[in-house]
Amino acid sequence: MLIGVIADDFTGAGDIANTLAKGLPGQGGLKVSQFMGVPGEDAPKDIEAGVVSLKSRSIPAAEAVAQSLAALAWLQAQGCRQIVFKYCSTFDSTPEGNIGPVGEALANALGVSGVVACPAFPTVGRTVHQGHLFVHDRLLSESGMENHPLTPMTDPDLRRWLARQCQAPVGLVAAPVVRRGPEAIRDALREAGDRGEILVIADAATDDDLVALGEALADAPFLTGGSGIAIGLPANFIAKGHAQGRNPSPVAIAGPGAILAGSCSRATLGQIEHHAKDHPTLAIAVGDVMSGAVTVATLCEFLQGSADPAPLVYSSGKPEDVAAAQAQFGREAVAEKLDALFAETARALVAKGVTRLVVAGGETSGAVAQALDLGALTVGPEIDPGVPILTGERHRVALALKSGNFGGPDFFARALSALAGDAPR
Ligand SMILES: Nc1ncnc2c1ncn2[C@@H]1O[C@H](COP(=O)(O)OP(=O)(O)OP(=O)(O)O)[C@@H](O)[C@H]1O
Ligand SMILES: O=C(O)[C@@H](O)C(=O)CO
Repeated sequence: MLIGVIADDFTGAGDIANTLAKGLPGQGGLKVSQFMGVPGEDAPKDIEAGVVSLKSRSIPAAEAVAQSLAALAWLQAQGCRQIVFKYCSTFDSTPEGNIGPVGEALANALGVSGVVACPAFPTVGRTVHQGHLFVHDRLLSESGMENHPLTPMTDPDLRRWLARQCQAPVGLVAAPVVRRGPEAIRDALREAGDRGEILVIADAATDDDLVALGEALADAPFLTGGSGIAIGLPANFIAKGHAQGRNPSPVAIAGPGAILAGSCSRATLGQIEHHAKDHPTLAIAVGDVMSGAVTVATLCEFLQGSADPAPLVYSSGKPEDVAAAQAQFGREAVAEKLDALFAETARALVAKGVTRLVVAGGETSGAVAQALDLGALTVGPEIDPGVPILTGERHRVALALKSGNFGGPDFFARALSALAGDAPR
């Protein structure tokens, strides 16, 4: 294994697995597997990049650190030459963590400083300018992310936000340095490390900036960021002759499908509205879940009782509905109940013969993927930017695990078709 990734949620893990599997146009990528948590056994020897999917974004910082260090130890035991800590392109975290504590703990364990921190993913509109994160033409804190149910992002200044989570000072490599190219970037990171800065925000507004960062980081033992930071990494290993460059194998899994959405992100809300025009959808009221009026049986009955090939159930609500539910029942209690409901529903569906599942939301996908116990996931072709087709090694199931804000308006129906083998767009 050449590259080892520690991802703080399941859809984020799929996102970076997709980037590493794709590589740069014309060069191909790596053979990638996505693991559910830290595996108990060694990975197959032919895997070139391994992505350990944790569910550590919204748990207490000390637990996130412990899980990430365990993932690091396993990846090192697989022979990885480079470690990446993958977090969200919208920098999802709270003033307590977990990007800072995990990033610093991994850097300390690896004995490095001046480590790049770059959430940019320009293909989906996430860019970093003078250390400030934008989502398309809006500052992060005005992008809708300020209403996120678990990690409301109320400050677009990444240095300031990250400094609240870190022990060491946080640095910046701004665009003018990034544009001077790999050598200037390396020098700037070295100088930042000499000043005692462990994590260093890097500006990036285009894929070219990310490729320059990737080239600069060819020999870096550790880097952190969104999936964009990995764009240039396969090319480094291909150039050194450690990998040949390959394209993900096609996937076609027949059988019934279903869509589960627990994400309250703007893109998901739009996708639900779009999907509801042509397909049966069931809205799950949080109060009914908390009281036990809506159960796994309710959802399975709806999903399996439908003749439509793409039925959808969703808990997703607008920010005011989410706030009201959280005020009434408590944020964690709601998330726990909904995660468990989706996880058990997915398990029941697969037991009843469902072979294709589309899931919206990182936490929701994490709960579902863990419940399905699929073993290592093979990373297939991309459906939409950041969302690959995943297939389980233990059961014949194909998954599309969609980050909340990813995917076009027609994502749900298109993703289910892609899992059945219809060529992704
Ligand atoms: N109607 C609702 N009211 C309150 N909380 C909800 C509601 N529906 C879902 N949730 C909770 O909101 C959280 C949504 O997080 P999730 O990570 O699944 O989606 P997301 O944040 O949009 O996705 P991503 O992390 O990939 O951006 C989950 O914990 C879910 O249980
Ligand atoms: O980086 C992103 O935006 C996604 O991969 C993600 O982590 C959202 O959960």
